Amino acid sequence: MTKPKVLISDKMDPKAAEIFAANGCEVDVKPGMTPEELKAVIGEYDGLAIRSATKVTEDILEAATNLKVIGRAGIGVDNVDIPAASARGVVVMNTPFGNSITTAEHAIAMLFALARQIPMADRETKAGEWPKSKYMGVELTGKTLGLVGAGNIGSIVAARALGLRMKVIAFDPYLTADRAVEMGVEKVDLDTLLARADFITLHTPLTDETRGILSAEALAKTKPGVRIVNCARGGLIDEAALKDALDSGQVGGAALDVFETEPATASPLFDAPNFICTPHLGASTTEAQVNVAIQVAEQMADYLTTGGITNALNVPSLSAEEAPKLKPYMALAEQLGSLVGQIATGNISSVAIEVEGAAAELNQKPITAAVLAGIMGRYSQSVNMVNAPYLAKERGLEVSEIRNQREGTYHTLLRVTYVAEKGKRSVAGTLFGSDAPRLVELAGVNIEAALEKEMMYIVNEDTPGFIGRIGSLLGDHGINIGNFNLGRRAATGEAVLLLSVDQPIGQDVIDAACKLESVKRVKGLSF
Ligand SMILES: NC(=O)c1ccc[n+]([C@@H]2O[C@H](COP(=O)([O-])OP(=O)(O)OC[C@H]3O[C@@H](n4cnc5c(N)ncnc54)[C@H](O)[C@@H]3O)[C@@H](O)[C@H]2O)c1
Ligand SMILES: O=C(O)CC[C@@H](O)C(=O)O
Repeated sequence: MTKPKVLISDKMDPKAAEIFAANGCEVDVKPGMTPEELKAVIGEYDGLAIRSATKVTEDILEAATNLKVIGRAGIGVDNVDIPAASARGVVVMNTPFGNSITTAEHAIAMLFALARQIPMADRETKAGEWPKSKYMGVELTGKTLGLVGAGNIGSIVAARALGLRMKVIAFDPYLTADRAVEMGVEKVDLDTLLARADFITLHTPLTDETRGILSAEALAKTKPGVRIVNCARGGLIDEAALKDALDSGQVGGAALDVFETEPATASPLFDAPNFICTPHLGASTTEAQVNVAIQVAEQMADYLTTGGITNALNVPSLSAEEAPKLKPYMALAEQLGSLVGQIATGNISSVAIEVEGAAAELNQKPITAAVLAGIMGRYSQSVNMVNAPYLAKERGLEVSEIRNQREGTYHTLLRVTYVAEKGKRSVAGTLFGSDAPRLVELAGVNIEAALEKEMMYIVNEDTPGFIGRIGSLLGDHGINIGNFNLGRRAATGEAVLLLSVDQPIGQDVIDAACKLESVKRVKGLSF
């Protein structure tokens, strides 16, 4: 088996390359490529491991014909076009906790640096100015810290600030009252935070809701002389408005690790009073970089070699414990989806995915994604679990999930009910011996069949001698039958025949079979 190939395109701790190699991947380390250079080589790779420098644009993804996974050694994925990756079936993962402590510590360092103007005093002292009377600081003790965003990093900053005897208030619409109590912070609205905070630190992702959360209007509502720290994302603060507020003294100091445009090699803020900055160093400690490098390499290698999915942002995650249990169900789900995609006539408008018995104990999201991958295969060759839900949505397919704990005839069952041109139909399958997928229901008829590579599907009126006639027809066309599976609604009623055959069924065979007496429908199927 050829080894999956991974490219590390940003500066990353060497542990990442070691882990890829130890886990069965071939790895190239090429930091600092231009977008053109990356585009020229990306087609060779199954995995791309990045930090923040590599921009994974739609243009790069178009050239990434083999790419299966992008791994971000860090948290923010704003340098990856996730919708474009999803549409191409590429999993995007990050490492959500590996650099949280380090980044929180950077925010605390910025708070102290602002409170005591350490960078300015350092610079002038080294210039021989001895500015002892110029710099008068403030204590953090007893001051109010306003956190905007109280997730992983915000909550660590809160704990450290409480240790410094600050009072902590937080604005985060998704923070529950219980969690606020647990963190020891007071949950407030944004205007209250702006009015009360002596220091503000930002810890949210950059989204449509948070972009410019500290706008000119918001800055005007702050306590005069407030000091602001942003170690989250550039774009959360309106930089032009911040410059004005620093110049006017409305904001008493600001420390930015992140900028609207990076690298920020020039900015009007550089000349503003009490402004300090670092070049996106929030995650830059040895400990954090080792953590994220190890984690991203383990996650990506796991996905490329076993299909295990952890910390993915565009596909349901599968834990190491769940992955082996779900694997046979996903195979069954994809087969049933593919069967639906092949036998449904016309557009499929809705699909209901039902798990029953033992299957109802499992995480249903990956099963649904696998059914959709099977169904959407009727429209495109390059469908997988990642892009199938997007394609389904794009085509207006209504998807619902049903979970049925009680066991029916089978101890575990997966049923896919769809509505297409001919109305509502369903197919169902189970697992034999815990991992062998078996079809047990087709178009409302009980049948028992393994879905094999090439098959022929026939719906006919059950009449004597029919099986002989179909056997002769296939024999005349030189087609060998592997397995023969028959189901019928009632004696002499409608019957369904599923034959596994040794070669694909051509149109000539389908046309000849359609001419046989009592045949209603014939299709060649491939799995
Ligand atoms: N400077 C760096 O090097 C560096 C390093 C790591 C992380 N980061 C950035 O720090 C930020 C926070 O990371 P995290 O791990 O704590 O993320 P997180 O997802 O754990 O927390 C984000 C918090 O923001 C809250 N939030 C979302 N929308 C909000 C809104 N409109 N108003 C207020 N709060 C809102 C969420 O509820 C959540 O609690 C991210 O932007 C991340 O990219 C920067
Ligand atoms: O990789 C880095 O140095 C920055 C990481 C940081 O911005 C993140 O979002 O994790």
